[in-house]
Amino acid sequence: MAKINFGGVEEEVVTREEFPLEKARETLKDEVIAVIGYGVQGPGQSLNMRDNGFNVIVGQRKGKTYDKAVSDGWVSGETLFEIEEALEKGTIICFLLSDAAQIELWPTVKKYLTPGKSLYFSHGFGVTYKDQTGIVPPTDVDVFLVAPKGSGTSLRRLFVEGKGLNSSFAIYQDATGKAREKAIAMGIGVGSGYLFETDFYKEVTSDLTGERGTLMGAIQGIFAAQYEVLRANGHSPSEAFNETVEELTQSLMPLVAENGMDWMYANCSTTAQRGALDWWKPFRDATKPVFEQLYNSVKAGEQANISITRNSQADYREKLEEELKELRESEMWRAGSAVRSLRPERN
Ligand SMILES: NC(=O)C1=CN([C@@H]2O[C@H](COP(=O)(O)OP(=O)(O)OC[C@H]3O[C@@H](n4cnc5c(N)ncnc54)[C@H](O)[C@@H]3O)[C@@H](O)[C@H]2O)C=CC1
Ligand SMILES: CC(=O)[C@](C)(O)C(=O)O
Ligand SMILES: [Mg+2]
Ligand SMILES: [Mg+2]
Repeated sequence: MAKINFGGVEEEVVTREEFPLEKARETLKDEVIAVIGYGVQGPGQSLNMRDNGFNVIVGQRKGKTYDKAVSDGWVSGETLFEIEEALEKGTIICFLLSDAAQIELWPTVKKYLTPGKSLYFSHGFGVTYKDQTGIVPPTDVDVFLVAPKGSGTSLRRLFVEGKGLNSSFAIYQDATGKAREKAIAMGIGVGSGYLFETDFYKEVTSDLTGERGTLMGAIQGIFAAQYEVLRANGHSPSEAFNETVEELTQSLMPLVAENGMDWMYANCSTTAQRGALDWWKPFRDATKPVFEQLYNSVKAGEQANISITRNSQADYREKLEEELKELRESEMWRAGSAVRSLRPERN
């Protein structure tokens, strides 16, 4: 582990220098890594591991997604199987179904978790909320997680570009004495940048907070609020969208990603800097109670409950699609679609 100073706090993390790919390959050379589920994380993780030289197979039920796996180069009967067959062949079972679907498949997965095998997650959800999910792994298997901090789509894209998303890792159960080594090797294998250690509970509570908060929920809320105020005051959709979203994603966030917030500020006008420095604290103070409410709701298990209940309903896909459609068809995001179509590189 490398000791790194994160803003004055020292943390032990795993970097690719001290745990290189060759070591990860060596650690897992006798394992058959079975990626169960080919939704968003499934493709990203399995393709990265395959390209990194690991022994990977995919288990996916027949249908459109199975066909997608075929078009990604997985071969039926060789590296691509129905779920149960993959569960039987795999020694490291990567449980990458949606968290709600994991509940339904768990009794099947459990059957194939014979002593010495490993159970791998990318979320602390199933095990942490075991009272609701029923996911209680047998005691004679290793159980660990690697949670890439981002979409499986980006995990793959960044890998192809020679970059990497950071991931957390955690050990829930070490039956063989090798769980930790295996978890880290998997983290390197899926193409992580650096790896930081957590536990299942902390992973799930931070992740549920982040995605409901700044990463997805809060950002859409803030976009909508500003867009609505601009529109109500007579600004055109072009002006409102550019001033709310397009400038952020195209110009300013890449600068934040590159060198931090002060660097982004420093590349804006002194007028903008004056205003941003005056206004960020009122925005923090206004939203902090909402973040506290959110975190408490996560901690109380309410967010997990909602997720399980809603995503286990027979018509959840249609309901979800309706809500996504509402976003897509809002004026702001329709304006966004028009704005994107005018980007020079699209012509
Ligand atoms: N989506 C992402 O980028 C991220 C996901 N995660 C975690 O990774 C895990 C997998 O998530 P996603 O990739 O989003 O999953 P997903 O929602 O894309 O679903 C994955 C697969 O589940 C299959 N499936 C659904 N219901 C099924 C059932 N009843 N029986 C058999 N197969 C079924 C689908 O065919 C699909 O291939 C979850 O634990 C999630 O929290 C973690 C980080 C990011
Ligand atoms: C992409 C990711 O890490 C999320 C937002 O937590 C998720 O998709 O669950
Ligand atoms: Mg998540
Ligand atoms: Mg996440």
